[in-house]
Formats: sequence, C-alpha cells, structure tokens
Amino acid sequence: MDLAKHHLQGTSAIYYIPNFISEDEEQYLLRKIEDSPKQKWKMLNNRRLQLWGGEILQKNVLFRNDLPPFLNHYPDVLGRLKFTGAFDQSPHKGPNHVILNEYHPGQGIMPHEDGPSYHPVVATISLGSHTAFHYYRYKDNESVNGDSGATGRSVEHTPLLSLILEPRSVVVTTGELYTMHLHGIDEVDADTFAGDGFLLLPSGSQSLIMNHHMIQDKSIAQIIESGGTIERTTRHSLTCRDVEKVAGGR
Ligand SMILES: O=C(O)CCC(=O)C(=O)O
Ligand SMILES: [Fe+2]
Repeated sequence: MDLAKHHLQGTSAIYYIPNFISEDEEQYLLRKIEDSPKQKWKMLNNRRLQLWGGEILQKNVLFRNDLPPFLNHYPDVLGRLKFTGAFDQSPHKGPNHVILNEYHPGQGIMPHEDGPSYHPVVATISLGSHTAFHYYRYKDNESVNGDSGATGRSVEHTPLLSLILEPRSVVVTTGELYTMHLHGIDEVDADTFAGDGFLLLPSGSQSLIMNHHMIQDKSIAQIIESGGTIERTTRHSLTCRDVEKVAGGR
C-alpha cells in the first residue's frame, strides 16, 4: 500500500485512510467486542477499555498475551497495518499491542501523551461512530500544579490541529506529533460545524478539520462543508502500537 498517498497535507506526520476496513468487517469486529468476556473490560471513570497483546507492567516491558484471532487472522487488521509500511522502522515491524476503547456519546479522553513504552507510531481504527480528534501543544515556559501535587506542563487550550475520524478509517500518527504533543477527544454528545471545514469547540472557538477534504462519507462531508451537527453514537477504537521491549525478548 502506498502510505504516501494518504499523507495529510500540512502535517509532518499524519496519515488518514478512510474505509480501511469494510462494513462487514466492522460488524464482525463489533460482534466480537460485544461477545468478549465481561471481565476483560477495565472500568475507568468515564470510559472502559480492554488491552490485547499483553500488559505493560514495569519498566515499559510488555508481558505478552496472545492476540485474539479477529486481530491477526480474520479480518487481520494487524497484518493490514503492517502492509501499509507504517511500522517498517519499528522493532517488531508491526503492532504487538492493541487498546480497545469504548466511548458512549458524552465520553472522551483528556489530552495526554502515550509515553515511552511504544515505538513512536500509533494507528487508530474507528468502529461504529465518527469522532473529532485533537492534537495539542504544550505551552512554552509554563507549568501547572496537578491534583497529585506534581508539577506538569500546561497545555494550550485550542488544538494545534483537529481531525474527523470516520467509522472504518485508520489514522496513523508518527514523529513529533506523537513524541512532543498531546492528543484527546472532547466529552461531547455531538459535533457542530460552522461550515468550510471548521468545527465549533466547547470553548466557543473554532478549529479547522485538517482532513475535511479526505472524508469519504458524503453526509459527514456535507455537514463539515455546509455547517450543522452530527450526533455521536457509541464508538469503539482500536489503538495499535509496537511495544519496544518485550519480556523474554521477542
Ligand atoms: O480512541 C482514540 O481514538 C484514542 C485513544 C488513545 O489516545 C489512547 O488509548 O491512548
Ligand atoms: Fe493516546
């Protein structure tokens, strides 16, 4: 696959591929997720998740678990990701770890960095619903005191860049956007567009959707261009990465 064809212009290091999986594959994956044992879910305050491929327990080392067949046999999304070439420079030449996140409308994920356990390439597949995904910059020379008393760096309020992720798409983030910036999803029920590619943020300001010209879903594309609101439904995302260090060395 020619990854360069999917490069997001105006960014150093983002690739966006619509319809990375088919509708049948999406339904199959959603069924497998629904059928997964209840105890696989880790409950967080405002989201639940599952870890596949193992757990990162100490010193950024992955203690491996088998990946489920729906990731590496049918529909083999991990093989397909390898084939894009995005992971050619990573130690295992492909993702060995997947986080499944579930977001109901109104749920999201605070701006964060993914940290040093992973090779700095991340591929995220969206299932079931679109979402708006933001990258943020740290503020220069400014720190804040967090709840734990730890001093952190404060984050710019307005995203550096924003994307709409369609169901069945994959977004690949590499380089500085991964290593120096943060990413997050606002906790909103719906996304409202001002037209001409601009998203209205909860703060009232606007952010240009950088991939608006790459959107394949006609109704989503039309609302992004002309203005309007798209309700979110439940979204499942598969965040696929290569953990560099693996217990036992493989
Ligand atoms: O659900 C997403 O698209 C992002 C998830 C994420 O950033 C993470 O799990 O670290
Ligand atoms: Fe993340």
